[in-house]
Amino acid sequence: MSGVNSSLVHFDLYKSPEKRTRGWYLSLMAPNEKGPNYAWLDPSRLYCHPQALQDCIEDLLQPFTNDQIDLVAGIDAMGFILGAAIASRLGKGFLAIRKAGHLCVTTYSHPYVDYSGREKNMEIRTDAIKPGVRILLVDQWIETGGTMRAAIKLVEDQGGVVAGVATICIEDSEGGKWVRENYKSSDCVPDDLRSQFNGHFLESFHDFHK
Ligand SMILES: O=P(O)(O)OC[C@H]1O[C@H](OP(=O)(O)OP(=O)(O)O)[C@H](O)[C@@H]1O
Ligand SMILES: Nc1ncnc2[nH]cnc12
Repeated sequence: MSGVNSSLVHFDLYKSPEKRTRGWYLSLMAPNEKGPNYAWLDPSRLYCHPQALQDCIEDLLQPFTNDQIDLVAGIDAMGFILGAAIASRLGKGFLAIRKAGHLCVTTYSHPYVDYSGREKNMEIRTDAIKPGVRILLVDQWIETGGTMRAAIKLVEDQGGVVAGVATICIEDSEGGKWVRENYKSSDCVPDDLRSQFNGHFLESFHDFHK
């Protein structure tokens, strides 16, 4: 397979490779088969693999090993999965940052535009963040960065301190770079695969359905 370290190509949800190099589990992700109204791939398939989920969480947390984190916040909807898993792994609480219209309590909200180009609203309960609380913000992905930027705004406007940002991939978009430059961050993408992620096509897709 061209351009891919073959040790990274692994599609089987019921086996682990002998050698688990950083990001090995990224080839478990399924390509988009439904077109441009959907995100360009489906990271959630990797959560089905027990070792992949563990390794992904450890990779995301590695840069924060010595950092104080008081609370983990995850972004609706897929950010809840990694966020809650990370909160549990750290022994911390979990705060849900929700797409507007679901929380039946007093909320603070902020508008944003994501990769779909549609205007959306995100909201947060107002009774969870004490000023100065250090929050690790977790989501599944940063593409344009519109979603993460709105979440950061919500947390900071409530007096929280963003201790870090963790997502499977932070693309090298303007918004992704803004997050990297302004906050401590982590993702799971090894350097040699980064251009494939930025180009929205993984070499592993060629063999995904074989
Ligand atoms: O960087 P951006 O361009 O803002 O896009 C990133 C967001 O888009 C995806 O969520 P999405 O709302 O598609 O779906 P979900 O409800 O399944 O998490 C992803 O999980 C991020 O939350
Ligand atoms: N979950 C996701 N996977 C891939 N690309 C994305 N862009 C925004 N969300 C995404």
